[in-house]
Amino acid sequence: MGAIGGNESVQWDKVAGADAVNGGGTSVGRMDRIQVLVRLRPLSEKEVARGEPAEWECINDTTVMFRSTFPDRPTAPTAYTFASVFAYGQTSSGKTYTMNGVTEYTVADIYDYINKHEERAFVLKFSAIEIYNEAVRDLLSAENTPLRLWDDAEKGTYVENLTEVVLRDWNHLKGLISVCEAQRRTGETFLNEKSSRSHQILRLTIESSAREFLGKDKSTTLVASANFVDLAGSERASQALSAGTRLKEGCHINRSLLALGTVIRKLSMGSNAHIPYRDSKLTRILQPSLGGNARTAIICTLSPATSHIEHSRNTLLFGSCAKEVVTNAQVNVVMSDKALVKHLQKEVARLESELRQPASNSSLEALVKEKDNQIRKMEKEIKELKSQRDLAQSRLQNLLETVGDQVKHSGSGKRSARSPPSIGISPGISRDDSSQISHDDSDLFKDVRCIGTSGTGGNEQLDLSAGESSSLQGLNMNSSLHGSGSNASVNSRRSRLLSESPITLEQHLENIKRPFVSLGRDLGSSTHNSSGSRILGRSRSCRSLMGSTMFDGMEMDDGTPLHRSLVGFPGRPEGNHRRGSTPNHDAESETLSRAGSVVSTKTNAACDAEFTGIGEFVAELKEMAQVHYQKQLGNQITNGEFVDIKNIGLDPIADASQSPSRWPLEFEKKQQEIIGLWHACCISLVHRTYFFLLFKGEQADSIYMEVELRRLSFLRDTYSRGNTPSNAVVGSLNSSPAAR
Ligand SMILES: Nc1ncnc2c1ncn2[C@@H]1O[C@H](COP(=O)(O)OP(=O)(O)OP(=O)(O)O)[C@@H](O)[C@H]1O
Repeated sequence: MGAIGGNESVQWDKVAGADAVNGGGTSVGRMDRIQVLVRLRPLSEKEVARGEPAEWECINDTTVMFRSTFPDRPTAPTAYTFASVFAYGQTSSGKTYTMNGVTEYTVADIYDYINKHEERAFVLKFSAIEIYNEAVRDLLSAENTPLRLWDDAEKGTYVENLTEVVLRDWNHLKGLISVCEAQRRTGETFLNEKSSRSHQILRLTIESSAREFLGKDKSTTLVASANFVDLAGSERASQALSAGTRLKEGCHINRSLLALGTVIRKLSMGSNAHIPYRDSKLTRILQPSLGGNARTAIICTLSPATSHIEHSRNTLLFGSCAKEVVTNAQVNVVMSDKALVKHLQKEVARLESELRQPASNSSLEALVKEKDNQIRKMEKEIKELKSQRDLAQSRLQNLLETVGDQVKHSGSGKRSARSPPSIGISPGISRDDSSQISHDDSDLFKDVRCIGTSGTGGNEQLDLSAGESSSLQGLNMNSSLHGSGSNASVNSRRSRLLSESPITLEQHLENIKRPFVSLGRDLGSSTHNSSGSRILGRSRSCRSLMGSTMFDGMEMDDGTPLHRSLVGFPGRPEGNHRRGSTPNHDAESETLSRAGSVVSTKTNAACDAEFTGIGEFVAELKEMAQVHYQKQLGNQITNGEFVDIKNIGLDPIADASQSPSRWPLEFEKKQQEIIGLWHACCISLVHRTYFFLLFKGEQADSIYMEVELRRLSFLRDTYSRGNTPSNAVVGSLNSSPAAR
């Protein structure tokens, strides 16, 4: 029997008349087992005539007892308990007899209910089919054409073009049932004079609506169907003595009943295994009644006769199995279009209101916020990484270009009067050095000289300018002096750089960047006192990386690299080293004062930014030199192959502040003591950052050249980023091979 239920079950239960179609007020939308009922008919006249005893007896409302008259036959089980209704049976067991009565009583009850509930409007529709030899036929139609079955997502399996008659009254239904009886295929068999040769399904569809809402927006209709199924009975050909058409009919009947039995058995096991509904038309049509939206009762009919013991036993086993099958009856609601629209609008409003309530969705919102923050953070990181990657690639490209230029220069055979950089060479850098450079380069040195000659420390300025030129020319000199060997070395380095992944370089830069950023902050906080005057060297980190207070007074240090030959330079006029600085503050720029004072004026922020850049550069150089050097000498290298000037126990800068003319000598002496045969080169960066690279043998030359290339690349980057380096730096940029 069909039933009704669903999400609105509670609501619909309250609607007057809903229980009428629910089967008398039973709960809906719940799991139900198939109800099983046993009907034991009395012995027929034929059976009595044959002298057959009654083997079965109903001993109470729920138990059928087997009283075997054959002591040698197995007796177990002898009792079957049913709490429920059972409907199934062999041929001639009384199914049709039973179903006729059930149909009549059910319809009578329905009409009785309708009469008692005038507040609801009912519409009853009736249809009837038979399944004969696996063909579906409309019992209300005169045509004998088999009907097709279709599957629909909402309706389930349905019969195409099936006649459905709207009932006028009870008598109308009676007349239609009579038509069906007349149309149904029956035939005489040995066991039944009027044996049903087909499965018959009578369907009564009941629709009800509350009269007060009829034609209004709120109008809804409840729908239920009652299927009255009179199955053809299983039969043994030997017993039924069937042949020909009857035999064929019997085969189809047994096959479809077997399919039904299989479905029931699988459903009763409760597993999620495949249920073979499609094995027969009977199970396809009965699918909702067996395992879906339905409440089902099966009546098992038995003949008590001895000759049907096995059949009866099988019928009871079938019933035992069927009562384990669970169905889920729900209310079937058909809504008018208007009611449906209104219902959906209400649902939308409810959902919107839920979304607006912060309390109920607080955890969700928090989660969304957290995710948003994570996304923003990751986007920022990606942006930073991309920018670092671009910077690294740019530097790499610059370096490669510069190396290429350098190779070109070395290939041209241009020689410089400058000696290969080494500690022991004569430190004097004469004006002849500048004579070795090109015309373009001479423009650069005009700028540098302009700075140097305008102050009292002209010699020093000149020397340092020459140092700058030397360091620039050193690129060529190294190549020239090393000849093809140097070219090979440069090419080797270039190959190495080319093979180095930009990602690796990027990661490397990221790793070395962090500590310098923090140092830069330290610097920012320590470079200004309360009066705004600059105080350099307060922070140890500043001192070690940015130079010391001594360089505050070195007018030529900004952007003017100290050539390592300066290590051996006998000294500079003392007054030039420790001249009181006269800051010429400008928030945005930095200038070199012709008056001989270092004018390095920046806002803290600007200083920080540039310092960070320098810090990166220094760290990069250190790393590069160290890696390179280790590659060259492998395990022979211990600590100290690359040392900060502080790390060798000498602070020539600080010493120079005491006695500037002494510090290179002191350094050399110290270097001899500590380093022994190691060579060293002194690298000057913009803004008083000095450190020393100590190398051994010929490697010192090539590494020094590479370091210089890096330095020039750095300066150019600084310039291109819009920072304003010193004039000397600008000059060096304009004249550097890379810039050209
Ligand atoms: N409860 C009963 N009391 C008296 N007679 C009954 C009862 N049930 C069935 N009979 C009789 O038994 C005979 C067979 O009944 P029925 O035709 O309903 O069997 P069936 O199971 O439908 O058989 P089939 O499967 O061959 O159609 C009929 O003559 C019927 O009148």
